[in-house]
Amino acid sequence: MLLNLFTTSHASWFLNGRLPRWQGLADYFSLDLKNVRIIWLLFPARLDYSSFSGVCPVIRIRPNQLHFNDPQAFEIIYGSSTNFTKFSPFYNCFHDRQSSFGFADQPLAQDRRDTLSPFFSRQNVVELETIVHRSVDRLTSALNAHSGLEPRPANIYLALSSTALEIVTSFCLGCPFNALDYAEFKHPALLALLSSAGVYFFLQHFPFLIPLAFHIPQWLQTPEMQAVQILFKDIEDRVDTFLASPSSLKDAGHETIFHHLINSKSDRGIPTKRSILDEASAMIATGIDAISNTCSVGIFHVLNNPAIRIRLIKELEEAWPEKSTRVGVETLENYLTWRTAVIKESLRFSHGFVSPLPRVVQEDVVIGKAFVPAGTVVAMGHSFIHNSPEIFPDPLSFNPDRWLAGDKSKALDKFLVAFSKGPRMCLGMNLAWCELYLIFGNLFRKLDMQLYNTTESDFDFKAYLTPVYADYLHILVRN
Ligand code: HEM
Repeated sequence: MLLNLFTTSHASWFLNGRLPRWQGLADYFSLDLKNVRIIWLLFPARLDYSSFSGVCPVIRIRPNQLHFNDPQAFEIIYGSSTNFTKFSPFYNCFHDRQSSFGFADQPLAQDRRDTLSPFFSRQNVVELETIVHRSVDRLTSALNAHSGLEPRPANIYLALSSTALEIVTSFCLGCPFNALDYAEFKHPALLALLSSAGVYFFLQHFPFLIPLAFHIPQWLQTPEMQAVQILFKDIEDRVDTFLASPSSLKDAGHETIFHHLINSKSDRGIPTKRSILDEASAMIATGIDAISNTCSVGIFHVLNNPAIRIRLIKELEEAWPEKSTRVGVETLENYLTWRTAVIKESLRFSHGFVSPLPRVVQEDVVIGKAFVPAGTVVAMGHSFIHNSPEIFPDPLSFNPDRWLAGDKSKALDKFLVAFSKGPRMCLGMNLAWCELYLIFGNLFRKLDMQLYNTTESDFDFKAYLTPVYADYLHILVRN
């Protein structure tokens, strides 16, 4: 709404030229977000494609920052041949600067990626998939416990977030955090992690508060904050043990990121303790929200659309006749085309990360038709691709069939950018797909779910790093 207001031609007249000249960017259409920063903070806007459409493909939002709405620009900014770097002032607030996610310096980021890629390879994920199965089985049982003669509504968004937290802590860190055991999926640490989305964005605008925010004295901490501290203290103790005695890694049950970091063959040597802890923190930060959002959005649309639901359940029953057995991710992947289409559509609808991810241009370049001088910060939100009517006709309708139209659909795959692209694309993508397959498969094969007091408007979101929905998805589980 706010963006719509400011992107009309009147707004153009009002705002153009008010930003100081900055190395040749003065001619671009300007939207000085600094001037609306307070409003933006109080009411984070939904990034709506229509806000930009028909206005212009590039908008200057700060003296040295451009936002694009052009699929070609997306490829140049994030694609495989980019040498643009992450813009630190945006990422520093997440307090994991020395991690795969947080490194702005590209050689450091690449080095960390080389170290961790074997752990996140498809082969390794398939080998360790029983870890994911264990949590998905626990999720199914916990939801089943809500059924009975008088079923109790379950907050499935919190249930999915608890599952994603369990998986990331057990799979990546080897110290399972049993969030699913908590009543109504309300583990205090989980609630604190979920409610921190807005705090990070606040800190981006007031970076001098970052050290304070991460070192609040214990007597000022809420029980939720203390629960997060306990989680990270456990991780730190584990890292201390491994660093003091690397041979203890072999007693860890299965490989984790710590094995790859502490046994790193990198010329840069073993990462510091700070960097290992930042990496663990980055895993938790990146591994929860996008999973629970994708599943929540998908489950809502399937339950809200009987035709999609019937087709999904029929396909699952045919590929998986005996539901009490475990079916592996490779079977689910190979034989369930409709379900894959449902997941792709859920990823498109939930966008992965929704905040435009800023990159710094290293040398003068032309992006789309725009000349962009070195040092400029450029970005483009995933939603501008996912909601483009030219790429995805009728983009606001949940239509898995769009992914099943032969060659035409294959060509669409490159526009599914929920995991981003190029050198900084999602490192955990194989793990994410494994989680999505097993969660969608098990829930729809084993549970008879229906929506409870949840409508499409509950999926209006605040555009933080990932979308944050206004209310949560509730379901009833029938016997
Ligand atoms: C549906 C699920 C997921 C989606 C849609 C998703 C999406 C993304 C996106 C868009 C980025 C790029 C961020 C940026 O450019 O700043 C990213 C980065 C990352 N993701 Fe994921 N992610 C998902 C799940 C996971 C999981 C389960 C993990 C592992 C626990 C993970 C680990 C990472 C890491 C480490 C990075 C940083 C990579 C880098 O900057 O080089 N993600 N993810």
